[in-house]
This record gives sequence, structure tokens and C-alpha cells, in this order.
Amino acid sequence: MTAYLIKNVSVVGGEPTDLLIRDGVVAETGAGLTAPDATVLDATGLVALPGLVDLHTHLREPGREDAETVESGSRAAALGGYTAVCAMANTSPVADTAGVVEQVWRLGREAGLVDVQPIGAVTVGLAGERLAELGAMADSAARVRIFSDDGHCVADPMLMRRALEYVKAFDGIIAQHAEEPRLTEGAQMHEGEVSTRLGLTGWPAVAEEAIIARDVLLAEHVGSRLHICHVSTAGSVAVLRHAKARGVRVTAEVTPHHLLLTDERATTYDPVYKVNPPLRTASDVAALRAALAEGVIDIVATDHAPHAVEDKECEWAYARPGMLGLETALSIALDVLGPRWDLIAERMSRTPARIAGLDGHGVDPAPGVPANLTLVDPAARRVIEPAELASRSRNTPYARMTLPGRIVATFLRGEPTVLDGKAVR
Ligand SMILES: NC(=O)N[C@@H](CC(=O)O)C(=O)O
Ligand SMILES: [Zn+2]
Ligand SMILES: [Zn+2]
Repeated sequence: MTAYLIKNVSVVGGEPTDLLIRDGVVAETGAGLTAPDATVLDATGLVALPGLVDLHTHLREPGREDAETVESGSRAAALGGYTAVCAMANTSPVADTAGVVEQVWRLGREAGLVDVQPIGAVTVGLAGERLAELGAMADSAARVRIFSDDGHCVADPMLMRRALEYVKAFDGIIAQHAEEPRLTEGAQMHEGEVSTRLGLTGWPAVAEEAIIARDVLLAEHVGSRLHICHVSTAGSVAVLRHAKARGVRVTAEVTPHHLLLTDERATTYDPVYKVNPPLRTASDVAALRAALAEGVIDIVATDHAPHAVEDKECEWAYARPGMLGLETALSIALDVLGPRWDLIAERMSRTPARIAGLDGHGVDPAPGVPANLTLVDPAARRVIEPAELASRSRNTPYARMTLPGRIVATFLRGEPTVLDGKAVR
């Protein structure tokens, strides 16, 4: 195993120092280190962060390997600075059995570019009718702790209650896609002034907020852990603030796109901007940014949702919702939050690793810790070219935009997965 000596790197924004990586761990830190056997990387001007952790990734395997595979998604993740991703269950077949979650887990191990932690479905086939084999998935080799019907809401309150109660036994979490289905029938975009102007059916903010309000009360009632996927409205932030003040065990994520883009994008009729929950208004974006800085929203999660060309380059109404995120998330965070490295490390690595229970991830580089880390060049600016992305899909909403920051290198347990901005494999 090659040793690496990273020279003059700022660890999470601190004074430049050296990091020696050997045998999978950070062996030593400090200025002026030498190691004759190590490969030296000059990291002057670069920032080292604990490897990013994504709690919400769609890898599409099994079933839609034309849109993404565990391997291509893992490569996209590594290039984005990630060392671990949680793979959503809405595959085909659905990840609702020990067999499927073990398959995804094994494919992740084989690709070896990031740790792939499968998420299990809450209900059989995401149909919202019967609980899936939560216990068997928890006991499987994949050791599933997060369960989600993402793409669908667990709308039945009794089923939601039982799921929350069930996972308590092994400190599991239910991650809810908060969307009251009766309020979003036929919805194409955010319900508001722009949808009225365009004549498109709206997805009202209350469809999200009503489910979050219900579920924080349910989680409080049964004392279980709840996670809210892709929070998108100012009203949701208010509900979460209230719940946290009461001590409810709830965590929440926001996506990069909901931190940057608004429903005005729909006026282009370009389905690349179609996503669930939909892009909201500028005042929602402002509330989400403030909530993330404050900690009412705990983490940034990408909701990386690759889609094949035929599912995206069509009429708005027929296009599938979702957009790519892994390869641009750090740049968007840097754009939105500025170089607040400790906040970025907290929201994109330490806290998501803690929520998911991923040992060895989300830990700042220090002697003895597993060498899961990424090196960022904050001064670089890059133009996003969809054809250059490692994802098998092209549905990035940031095409041809110039974004700050570039991932220079990523290490997974001491092995580089990205060097010089390029995937090693
Ligand atoms: N976000 C999306 O618009 N789509 C996701 C599902 C989801 O996250 O709800 C997908 O799987 O494509
Ligand atoms: Zn969702
Ligand atoms: Zn999703």
C-alpha cells in the first residue's frame, strides 16, 4: 500500500500543515513531516475535509443501469469528494428484502470507490400497504439502519407509526419523502405565482409541511428517530424548528438545488429543472439557507437522481423528476455558504455520518483516524460540462454554469479514488 505525504494543506480551514497517510489511516500530522517512502502531494492552497457523506443518493442499480450503476455513481461520488453514500431503495426490483440490499452493498464493495450503504424500503414494493422485512434488512450483511420509500411518501399514518416503532429496536431511522399525495395529484411544479402564469398544476408547500407536522408528532409520540428528506419550504423550516425545540428526535436535509435554484427556472420549460419536491421561491431559498447555517436543517444531501435521456429530454409533463447532484454539491455549498469550512464539514460529512452511523466517516483528519478525506481547491473555478460528468446521465441543472471549487483528490481508507481531479479507476 502506497503511503502519501500531503504537504501544506489546510485541515478544515486551519493553518497549513502536513498529513502522512499510511496503512489506511492518518499516521502523522504536523509541519515539516518527511517520509522517504511516501508519494508527495503538494497541497499548497488546498483544504482537506473529512470525506463527504451523502445520505440521499439514487444509484439506479438494479434495474436502470442505463441511467446509473453502483460503479458509475460511486465514481461520480468520489469525484465530488464523497467517501460514503446511502443508496435509496427505489430500484427495480425495490430494495425491500435482505437479498436486494445485500446485492447493492456487494456491488458497492466491488466498485470500491466509496462506501455504499443501502437504504431499505419501508413498505413492500414502495406500495405503501405492508411493511417490508425491516428486521431482515437490518440483520443482513448490509446492516441497514435507514429505511425510506423515497419517491413516494409513507402516507398512511398507521403504517408510518408502525414503521417508526419497529426500527426503534435497532436504533433505526425512517427517512420520509414528505408529500401528501392527495394534495399533489398531477402536480408539475411549485404552486404559486409562476405556476399560475404558466398554467401548470401546482405542488403546494402545504403538501410537504402537513406530512412533516404529522410525522414529527408521531415520532414524538413513539420516541423514534425520524429524518426528513429534501426539505424545500420556509414553512417546513418553521415546523422543524418547533419540533426540535420540543426535543423531537428529528433530523432534516436540504439539497444543493433547493439552496440555489427557484421556480422561475420552470419558465424555460426545460425538464432538467423538474424535480420533487419542486424548486420553490426565493424566500423559501433564503429560509433554507438560514436554517442550514443555524442547524434547524442538519445536513446537505444531494438527492442525486440520474435519468436517461428519453426520460428527461421530452415534454415537461412527461419528464421524470430529479437532477444530478454528486459531482457539483461541494461547489454549490461553497457558492451558497462561502468558505465556512467547519460548517461545510459539519453539514456534509460529520453530521450525515453520525445520522447514518457510518463508523470511520465524518471524522476530521488527525493521527490514527481512518484516512477518509478529500482535498478541495477553493480558488479554482470550473465550467460544468454535462458530457464530462462521470455519471451515466446528463441531467445536471448547472450545465455551462461556472462554479467555485474543485475536488483535487479523494482518499478512501488511505487509497486514492481521485488524484489530480481525475478518478483513479
Ligand atoms: N427527487 C426526484 O425528483 N426524484 C427521485 C425520487 C425522490 O427523491 O423523490 C428519483 O428517484 O428520481
Ligand atoms: Zn423524495
Ligand atoms: Zn430521492
